[in-house]
Amino acid sequence: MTAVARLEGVTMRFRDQVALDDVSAVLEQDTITGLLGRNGAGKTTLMQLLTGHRVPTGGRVEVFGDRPFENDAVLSQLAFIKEGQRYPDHFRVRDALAAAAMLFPHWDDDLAHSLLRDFDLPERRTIKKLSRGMNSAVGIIIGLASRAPLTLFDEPYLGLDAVARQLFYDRLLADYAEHPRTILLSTHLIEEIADLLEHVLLIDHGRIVLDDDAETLRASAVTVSGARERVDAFGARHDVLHRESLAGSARAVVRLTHDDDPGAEGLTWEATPLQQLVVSMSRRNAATHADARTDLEEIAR
Ligand SMILES: Nc1ncnc2c1ncn2[C@@H]1O[C@H](COP(=O)(O)OP(=O)(O)OP(=O)(O)O)[C@@H](O)[C@H]1O
Repeated sequence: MTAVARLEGVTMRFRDQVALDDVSAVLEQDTITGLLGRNGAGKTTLMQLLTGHRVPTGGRVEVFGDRPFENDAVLSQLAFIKEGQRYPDHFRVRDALAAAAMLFPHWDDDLAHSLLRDFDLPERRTIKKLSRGMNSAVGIIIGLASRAPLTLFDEPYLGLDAVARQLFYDRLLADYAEHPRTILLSTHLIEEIADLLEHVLLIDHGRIVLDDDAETLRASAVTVSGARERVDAFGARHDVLHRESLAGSARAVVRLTHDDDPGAEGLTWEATPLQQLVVSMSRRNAATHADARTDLEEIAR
């Protein structure tokens, strides 16, 4: 696999706020990666670094083998779609598409116009008169029709209804199948996009806590349930992300590290949906984070 983008020991500080803390990650060519994490985890900051909107406080960011900041050769290969994109006041939908056509070397005008029809967008209407969801649709159309070798969607669908979101996923997958490229997509609607993802990056408090391909995750994250002692015995040999018990029985979300079979140990088990896995990992990380903060406060006293 070829790396399209690489972060090595990247730290991003805003005064005393550490938004990214020693982050290392790679985006592989022609892969759809989900960038997941709670509010304030650092997702937008990571995308801003990849797209040259910011320079890291420490570490190295490389995109297409070079630093992205003020680097036209790199930036011409990127599309960064984010919520609340601003346009000049007089811009109509068609003006935004015309500007994008000039900006993106791989722009496909036919695709843009077929998406305009799909999303039912009036191309002569000024953008400031569009509804919030329609405004998001403009960004999505530009992101897809740009066919940029690296396309980043940062929570691109504020206000988009469920039908339009499904349209986005369907058109993204269809176009990606014909024109593979590297896509990084941040979202809180995890279950909706779970099947789209080939790779998952989960970020929490500025650190990567999960960096795995989606197939591996689907196979390794399971929820086991059964008699409490059996669940606990099984959990003692595994990475337990979350556990709850009721009377004599228990359930635990675990990562299987080897070829074992919870069924053979008298437990029932099912695959853990990605959203549940993300919630469990984020909760566990939050608890570790809180413990570390308490330790530091005690040292400071
Ligand atoms: N310009 C800035 N000045 C100060 N702090 C900032 C700045 N930009 C981001 N931060 C802080 O960095 C952290 C990460 O923010 P970021 O926007 O990257 O999170 P996010 O994961 O995109 O969140 P959300 O899902 O809510 O959009 C937050 O604590 C945020 O307050």
